[in-house]
Amino acid sequence: MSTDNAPQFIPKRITPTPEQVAIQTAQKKVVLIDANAGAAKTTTLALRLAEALHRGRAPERMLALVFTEAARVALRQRLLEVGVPLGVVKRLTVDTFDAFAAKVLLQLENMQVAAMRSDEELRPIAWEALEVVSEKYAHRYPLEINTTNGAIAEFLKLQLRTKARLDFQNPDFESNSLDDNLELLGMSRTHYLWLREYEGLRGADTGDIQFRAPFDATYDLVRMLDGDEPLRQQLPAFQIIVADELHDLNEASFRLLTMLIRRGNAFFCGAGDKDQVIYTWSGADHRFLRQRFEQEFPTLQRLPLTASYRYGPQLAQAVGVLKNKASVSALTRATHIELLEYDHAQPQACSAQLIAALEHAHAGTTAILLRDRDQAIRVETALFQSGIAYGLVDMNSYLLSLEVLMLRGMVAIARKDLHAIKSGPRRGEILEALVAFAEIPFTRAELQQAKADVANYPDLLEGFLTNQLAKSQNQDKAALTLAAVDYLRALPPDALAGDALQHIFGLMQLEQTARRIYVDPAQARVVARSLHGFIAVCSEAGVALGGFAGWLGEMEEAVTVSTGKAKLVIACIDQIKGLEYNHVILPYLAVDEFPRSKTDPLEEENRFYVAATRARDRLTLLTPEDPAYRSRYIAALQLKQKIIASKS
Ligand SMILES: Nc1ncnc2c1ncn2[C@@H]1O[C@H](COP(=O)(O)OP(=O)(O)OP(=O)(O)O)[C@@H](O)[C@H]1O
Repeated sequence: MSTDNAPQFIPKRITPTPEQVAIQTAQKKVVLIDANAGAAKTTTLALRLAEALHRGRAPERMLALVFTEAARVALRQRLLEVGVPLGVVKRLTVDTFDAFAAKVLLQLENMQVAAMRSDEELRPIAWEALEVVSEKYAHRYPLEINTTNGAIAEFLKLQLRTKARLDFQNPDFESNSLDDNLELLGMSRTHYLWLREYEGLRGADTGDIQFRAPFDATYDLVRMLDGDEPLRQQLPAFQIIVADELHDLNEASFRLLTMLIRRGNAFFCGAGDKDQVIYTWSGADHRFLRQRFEQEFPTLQRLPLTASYRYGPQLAQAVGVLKNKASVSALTRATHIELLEYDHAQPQACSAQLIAALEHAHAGTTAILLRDRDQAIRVETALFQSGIAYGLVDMNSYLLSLEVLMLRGMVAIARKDLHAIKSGPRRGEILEALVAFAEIPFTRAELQQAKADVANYPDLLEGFLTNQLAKSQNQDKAALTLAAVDYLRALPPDALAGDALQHIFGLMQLEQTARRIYVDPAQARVVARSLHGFIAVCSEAGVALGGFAGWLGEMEEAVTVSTGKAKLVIACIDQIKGLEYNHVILPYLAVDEFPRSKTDPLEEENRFYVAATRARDRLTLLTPEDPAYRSRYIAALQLKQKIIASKS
């Protein structure tokens, strides 16, 4: 950057504070910002890029790295807001670490590697690796061979964390005894051997990579570059690098970042907030922000952003109390906090209060932020019943969740009315859901063919399912599914759908099925909650089997608002880091809803902090009136009595 320290870029819409200007024009090579939510970190990174652009740097020589898609969207949004033209924003590289690493690998390796995104896709490979472990080592060591989904989920998390932390790259690793290494890694012998075999199957030992799961691109790239100076010279050389959400840094991303900074001798500016760490399972650790940068770049400069520009003093104080830290607002306007209570014993009471809260809605955007997707069922239903349009951020409507599509498919088969679902691709998705829940072991190619067939010829569905089930190796499961179809078929059209679905929930043992098909037990619990919620909504609506498909079809048509344009959105908290809305509504702040059981308490509290700090003008908290059922975060905010009284 130029030695002239006056800012040359004057943004639109805002007047930068002296703190922001200091960062925008900082002369130090490495600048770090550790600041609260809403303190303008992303905006200031955008100002820094804009300043460099204004001083004639080419957009192609600039790189912006983040950890999540939402953070990527937020940074692009802030760039546009401060006045960088869209054409220029498009020429900048704004990527997640992993997507960026995958692009670099594509250049270096010159070949596409299969991407595996879900635990369900990785499960067969984990099984295979464990089988090899058993064959090779069972006669030498006592091993714990456990192939349940819980064990696989734990293994998949462990492998991700071990790789993200680059634990295998410890200098002593090769010379150490196995026992020493186990102690170093803090894992059992079985997990260690399992991980080695799994990485062997992935091709990580030979470099002939067979597939990449989330985060593997970063890991593979860093291993490839570590200790290979000539190869590092092939990294793109950026002059200006910024990185947002630095609290999500882990060892592998940190090393990639430092290599990139060194490669281009770049100016670097990064920002984060230690209280927004919600990905510890991926090795995220705020110590990178706090200590590691200093060790790596001793002359770095830390610059402050002291106050929130998103929310007013009242909310700043409440979240400061929650997180036990200094938290102030620079705004004179208030962010109104309202606490609305509902009767915990009434299933519809929370969503009814939510609709009431929307009646006071004012101009601007509103987000209903959920702890997890099962909470969408009642929210979406209430919005639909009230004729309120909404969009969804990075999630599907609950009507399109696998478990609800499966129930729709079961009813369609029994009533022979799949053709009533007009969209061909949707019919294909229903078939896929049935295949998953009936546990039919299809290959990917077989599934694609079957989906295409049923999309074009809906009447094939019934014959298809019965044929497949007749051939199934798991005859017990097949018999249960067929019994459920028979049961539904025998019911008259005016039978209540809720009662019928409740019965087949038991017949098909859907809760146990969810635990078998979802690798992550937390996911299986969400699916079970979702099924219970959907069946309850069907019961309350009093819908009959004959009208079931039409009822859902109508609702599906209503979810047509494209999310980009929607003024009211529903999103899960994990998907909206970095974003903000005029009005934020947090429903279901109840015991076991938020925090959820079996979660890390600190991470869960951080999640609540992220959610509450998305609000600009108004934050609505929906909580049971009986204090015994309230989420503990309500008390932790130490709201003033007059806010609580505002429910009237
Ligand atoms: N100088 C300013 N004057 C007024 N508003 C500002 C100023 N700088 C930033 N803002 C506004 O403050 C809000 C929060 O900014 P931003 O999203 O950059 O914060 P953040 O620290 O990145 O938040 P988070 O930690 O939640 O990602 C935005 O609406 C932004 O437009």
